[in-house]
Amino acid sequence: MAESLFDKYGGFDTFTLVVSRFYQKVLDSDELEHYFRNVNMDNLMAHQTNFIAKALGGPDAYEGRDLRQAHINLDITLPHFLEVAELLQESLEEAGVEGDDVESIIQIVGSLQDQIVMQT
Ligand code: HEM
Repeated sequence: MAESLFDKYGGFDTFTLVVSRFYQKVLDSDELEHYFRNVNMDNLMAHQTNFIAKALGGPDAYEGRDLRQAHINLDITLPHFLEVAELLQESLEEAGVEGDDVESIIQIVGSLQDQIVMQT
C-alpha cells in the first residue's frame, strides 16, 4: 500500500507543529482573529490535528463535530475561507511539504468549502 501523506511527512510530530504555526498565523491576521476570540485554542488545535491526520490517510482519532455543525454559526465568508487556506498552504510549505503534496492537501481543503462557507 502506498504510504499516506500523513506518514510521508512525519505524522503527528510534523502536523502538530504545522497546525500550531497555522493558528498563530490565523490569530495574527486582523481579518481572521475575531472568529477565534471565544474559542479554546488547545481543544481546537487537538481537533484540527486529528482532522488533518484522518484527511491525509493517517489514524482516525477525530472526535470533533461534523464540519458543517462546527462552522454553521460563524458566518464565514468566501474571502476569509480562501485566506485560511492560504495560511495553511504557507504553513505546509514552511514544514517542507513538497509542492505537489501541498497542492493535493489544498485540494482536499477546497472540497470542504461548501461545509464551511455560509455567505459569499
Ligand atoms: C479550510 C478548511 C477548514 C477546516 C478543515 C476546518 C476544520 C475545523 C475543525 C476540525 C474544527 C473543530 C471542530 C470541533 O472542535 O468540534 C474547526 C472549528 C473552528 N473553525 Fe474551522 N476549519 C476550516 C476553515 C475555517 C475558517 C475559514 C474559519 C474562519 C474564518 C474557521 C473557524 C473555526 C472556528 C472559530 C472554530 C471553533 C468553533 C467552536 O469551537 O465553536 N474554520 N474547524
